[in-house]
Amino acid sequence: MTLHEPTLFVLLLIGYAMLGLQLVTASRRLFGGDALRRWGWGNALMLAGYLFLLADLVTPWSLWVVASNTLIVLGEFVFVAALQRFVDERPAPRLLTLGGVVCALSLTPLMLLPTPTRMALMSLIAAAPLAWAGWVVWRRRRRIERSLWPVGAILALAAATLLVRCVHAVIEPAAYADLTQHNPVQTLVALAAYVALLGAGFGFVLACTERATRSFERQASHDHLTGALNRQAGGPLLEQALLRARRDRSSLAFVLIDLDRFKQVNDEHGHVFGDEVLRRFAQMVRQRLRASDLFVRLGGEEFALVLPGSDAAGALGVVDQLRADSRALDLRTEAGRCCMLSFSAGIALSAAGRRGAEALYRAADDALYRAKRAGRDQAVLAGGDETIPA
Ligand SMILES: Nc1nc2c(ncn2[C@@H]2O[C@H](COP(=O)(O)OP(=O)(O)OP(=O)(O)O)[C@@H](O)[C@H]2O)c(=O)[nH]1
Repeated sequence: MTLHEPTLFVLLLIGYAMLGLQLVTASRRLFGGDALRRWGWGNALMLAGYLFLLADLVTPWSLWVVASNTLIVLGEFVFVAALQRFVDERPAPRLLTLGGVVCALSLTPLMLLPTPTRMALMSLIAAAPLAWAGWVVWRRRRRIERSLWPVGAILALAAATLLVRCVHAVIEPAAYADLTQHNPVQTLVALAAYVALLGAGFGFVLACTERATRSFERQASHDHLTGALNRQAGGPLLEQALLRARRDRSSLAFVLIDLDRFKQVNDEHGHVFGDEVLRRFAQMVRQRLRASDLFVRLGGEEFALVLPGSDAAGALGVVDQLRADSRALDLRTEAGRCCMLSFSAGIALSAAGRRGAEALYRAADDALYRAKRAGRDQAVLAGGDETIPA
């Protein structure tokens, strides 16, 4: 099979046009639409660049070459900026914008150089943003959507192909004296551009979908105000933790936490401040817990902790720490008024997972009730008379 370069080129143009059109039109309704729109703009710039290249075939003129390569390089930088913004979830670094402008501007003086030297340098410039994209994905590979892995790999591969052309132009300049002549490395670059367009473009769209799915899953299982698990998600996870405790013959502690006199906080400082208190409290709890612990918002100002592998001393220790952390929270209203936060807790234990979820809840609830009755700001251990008073 031989590759017909003009056909490949036309396919490339159609590909950019179709993908760009779909991204720009669909991005309004899609989650991550902002990132997709930016990717779409990168597509549009690349498409314009390739169209100018086509004009150069009809009426050879260095202006077309400069315009097309500038647009292609700018398009690449727009892609990479969109990718980096998506990965880091903040605007791309200034260095990238600066790099884009410098690379695009440096193309014009290259026109004064002989074609092989120009091709070598242009290849280097075009490879730079693609290699950067590969590095951005590699750097965050453990945290990002899996669909981005092939995107990074494909863009890095395209960068490698451009580097091959750079080396080829240096060691075999004659092959670049007349660019209308067949050159297998040029065909390879065109193929790499095509693969990068399709592979990276669709991979990026899939990554947006993956992120949307993750976000919906999180919304379904987490409380939006505090970020804690919600009751629906907490129940099955408690059952699983109990099963594990049964299998490992380990102890599990279940703690019910209820903020003290929270109605007063709302009444005195307003509901918005009350929300802020709940958020800060939840943040503080999360910082203290282990990765295997569960933190659930049962509703209002009531929370539950599931502490696998914790016995009475361990659970009392955690609650004691949390009570100290709550007292240390610097909660101030907009007017600068200080608000002290305390909570009461009821602790129930399941030795070797023998006590089921319902029994645990009832025991912890009863202990919590006793803590409130005893004056609040303390923890009560169910089945014992251990309390941690203020
Ligand atoms: N700001 C805010 N307040 C909430 C939220 N959910 C529940 N509340 C408030 O939490 C308060 C709970 O009040 P109560 O059940 O009387 O309990 P309390 O004032 O904490 O008193 P004790 O539990 O007996 O110490 C109510 O005023 C609810 O309106 C929320 O999401 N945000």
